[in-house]
Amino acid sequence: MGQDEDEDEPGAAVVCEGLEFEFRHGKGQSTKAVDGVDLTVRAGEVFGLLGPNGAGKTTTIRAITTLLPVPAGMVRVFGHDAARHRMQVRRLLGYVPQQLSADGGLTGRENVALFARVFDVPRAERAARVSQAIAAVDLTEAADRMASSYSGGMVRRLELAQALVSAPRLLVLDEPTIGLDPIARTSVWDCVDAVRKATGMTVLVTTHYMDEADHYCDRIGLMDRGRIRALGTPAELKAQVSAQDAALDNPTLDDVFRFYAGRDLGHSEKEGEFSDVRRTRRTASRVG
Ligand SMILES: Nc1ncnc2c1ncn2[C@@H]1O[C@H](COP(=O)(O)OP(=O)(O)OP(=O)(O)O)[C@@H](O)[C@H]1O
Repeated sequence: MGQDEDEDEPGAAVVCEGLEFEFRHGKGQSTKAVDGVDLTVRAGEVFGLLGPNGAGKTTTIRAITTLLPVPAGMVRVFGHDAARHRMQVRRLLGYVPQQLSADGGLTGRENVALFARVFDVPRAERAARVSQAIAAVDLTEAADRMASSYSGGMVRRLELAQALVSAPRLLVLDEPTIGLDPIARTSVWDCVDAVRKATGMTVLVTTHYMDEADHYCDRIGLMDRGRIRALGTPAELKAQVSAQDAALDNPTLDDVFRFYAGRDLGHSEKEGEFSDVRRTRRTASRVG
């Protein structure tokens, strides 16, 4: 299982090989959330992981960010095995989870400074790096206000600044625009895009918004029931689908999604309803 670390595709930011993860619920019950994912995210690209609720996207991301224990050989980040070199991997990445990661009782600047300390940004550089990260997400004017006064879009940009302050080579975003209005969604993506262009950072993102995936992702992996079902650029995926189904002339990414996942996005399976409720609550707590 697994290649040697120096055998990865040159320029690979993330390599998953036969990635599996099973949650055990006790009483002999378990859920195989990820069931053999093979995936390469190339350095410098924006890679979108799409799929219906419960497909295994967050579990895959948590394995890549070393938050779930997986055996050696299954995940490498810039050549470092996530199981054997956890701290090296952590130093290379910035992660914005689905859950709220900013503290409403601190100012925006204090929140980012906290992350700078946790991620060992050298003390002498800290203040400048915090200000840079805040400027990159267009929060300079609001930086000294309590985060509890921020709108949902501002909180999301603050969380981006927290992840960017350590100058990550890989930025991992789990549904970064969920629950935001269209203008706030665009401003989150604009910030990511600007930093990426300036630094060459790689972005791995999950989203349920097909228009965003189509517009911002260089390549997409479509996940369903723990596996990657299709992989390619948005144009390649659309072309594959129209070649396989003559009725789908000029398909959208939504059509691609339905073709591979076999059901509508976000309105499927029993997990769908619970996830939707959870998300709505998270969003409400952000803006509340
Ligand atoms: N902590 C956990 N304990 C038990 N089962 C879990 C846990 N987290 C996820 N699962 C299960 O693993 C499967 C994959 O979940 P995961 O959150 O990775 O999917 P997802 O594609 O990110 O879904 P969503 O789009 O709803 O966020 C689901 O069946 C889910 O119920």
